[in-house]
Amino acid sequence: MQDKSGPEEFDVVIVGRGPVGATLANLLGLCGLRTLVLEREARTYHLPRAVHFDDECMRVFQTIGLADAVLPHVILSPGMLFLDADGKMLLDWSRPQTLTPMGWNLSYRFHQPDLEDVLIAGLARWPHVSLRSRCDVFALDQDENGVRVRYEDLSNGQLSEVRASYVIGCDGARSLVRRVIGSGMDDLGFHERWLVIDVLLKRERDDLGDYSLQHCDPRRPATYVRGTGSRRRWEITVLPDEDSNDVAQPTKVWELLSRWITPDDAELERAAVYTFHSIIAQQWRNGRLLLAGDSAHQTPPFLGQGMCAGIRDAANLAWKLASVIRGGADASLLDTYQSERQPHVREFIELAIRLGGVINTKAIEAGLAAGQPRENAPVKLEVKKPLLGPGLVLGDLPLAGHLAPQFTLKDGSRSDDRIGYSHLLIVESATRFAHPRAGINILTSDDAEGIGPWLREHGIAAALVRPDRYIPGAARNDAELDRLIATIAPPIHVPSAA
Ligand SMILES: O=C(O)/C=C/c1cccc(O)c1
Repeated sequence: MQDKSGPEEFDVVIVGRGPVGATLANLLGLCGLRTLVLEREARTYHLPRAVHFDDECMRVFQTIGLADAVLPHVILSPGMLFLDADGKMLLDWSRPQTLTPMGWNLSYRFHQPDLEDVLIAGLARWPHVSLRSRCDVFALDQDENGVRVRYEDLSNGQLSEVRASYVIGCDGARSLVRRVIGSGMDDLGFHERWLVIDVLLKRERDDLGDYSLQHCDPRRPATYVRGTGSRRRWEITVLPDEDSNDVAQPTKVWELLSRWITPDDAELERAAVYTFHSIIAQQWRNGRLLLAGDSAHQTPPFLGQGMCAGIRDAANLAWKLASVIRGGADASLLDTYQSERQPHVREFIELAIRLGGVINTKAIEAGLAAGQPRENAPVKLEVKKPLLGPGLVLGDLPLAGHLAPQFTLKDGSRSDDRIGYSHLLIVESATRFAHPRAGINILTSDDAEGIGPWLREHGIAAALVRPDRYIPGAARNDAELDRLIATIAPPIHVPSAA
């Protein structure tokens, strides 16, 4: 709608209301930014897509006050096993069933429409955040003051425009925003067709198990993932001479599934061929336009990290947008978004490609280089989270680019809930390290029993934690602490959503 006073104005327009766009909108809502989400589709896409997220994502959902609403829709994942064509275990990627330092479990399975519904319902808490569905953005024109966003309301064909200080493209693999930015793509070399089959069990099949399975059979590599409720997924390689339409026909699908399941046990919910890509946009920002999620990067699914990367983008970007739009930080702060996130996501994609090599078995030796195979024993796989790339991180300081742990405070609450989406200084004692640049939340060893031991374990006197829970660096002395504090002008203060 446009009245005589000109187009409506927003701090941020988000194009796309998938899990990344909706998470970003919740974070911006928390930061108090006037945010409009424009989504082409009428409602949540009802079929499964992403099925796995990790502890770091759950921590972001905690930050936006939605972890309790998400929890009923997830199951814990015990991990993934890689089996050769004879069923012998090659790689064991079990996940501990205890809480990680993030304060959550390492690995969750979910049904994407359930998560999207929770995230979208969460937007109603922010009066300054609006969602407009069936609105198809067709033009973005930026000038020095903002971006003119034009869109068509597909329900009635009306054309509208709004203005925004920034536009974020969470608009997926075929992103319009990426096209307007004019970004090329870095190709990491993996492009394979896989048939993705989702079934709904008609009766219990406990024998299928809770582990995800990678069937490393060179004749026809396949993945099995246990979903929530009665949902089960298989992903099966499409052979070079096969036609994508033919392999997705029910008769062929049941033939391919026959070694695991038959129509007596389950009904097909969806079978479609997807080409899994490994690509990263070269340019994530052009002035007031930025990319997040699949518009910026796409990964083969073997690590279950595709959506996680997008949620990390949102957590990295939202506080920087708030700092620039509300806190008076220079817009160049937004350049640290790509420089920090791109190497991080690249490392995950490269590992996913190496695992794809294991699944294809052709490159099994290379894949097993992830660990030392012992005679007749599976290799234990442990996936370490990459570090943030260069940006605000002071690489010469301890813990730079690592995630900070979440502490249980002496009153039983959790540190993220106390701190909100804000900067935090963790110190042994507030008196020694109370910093003249006041306004930063401080936690000391008086607040949580874990803090003193954690500082001593890392040989540090203080650690700075950003709103996205990453540590730009830790300090061994006052001079290092001064350097750290200087990186965060102005600190952002966003209370807890919990
Ligand atoms: O880690 C898990 O439990 C599942 C990961 C996953 C999900 C979807 C497709 C895959 O190849 C792996």
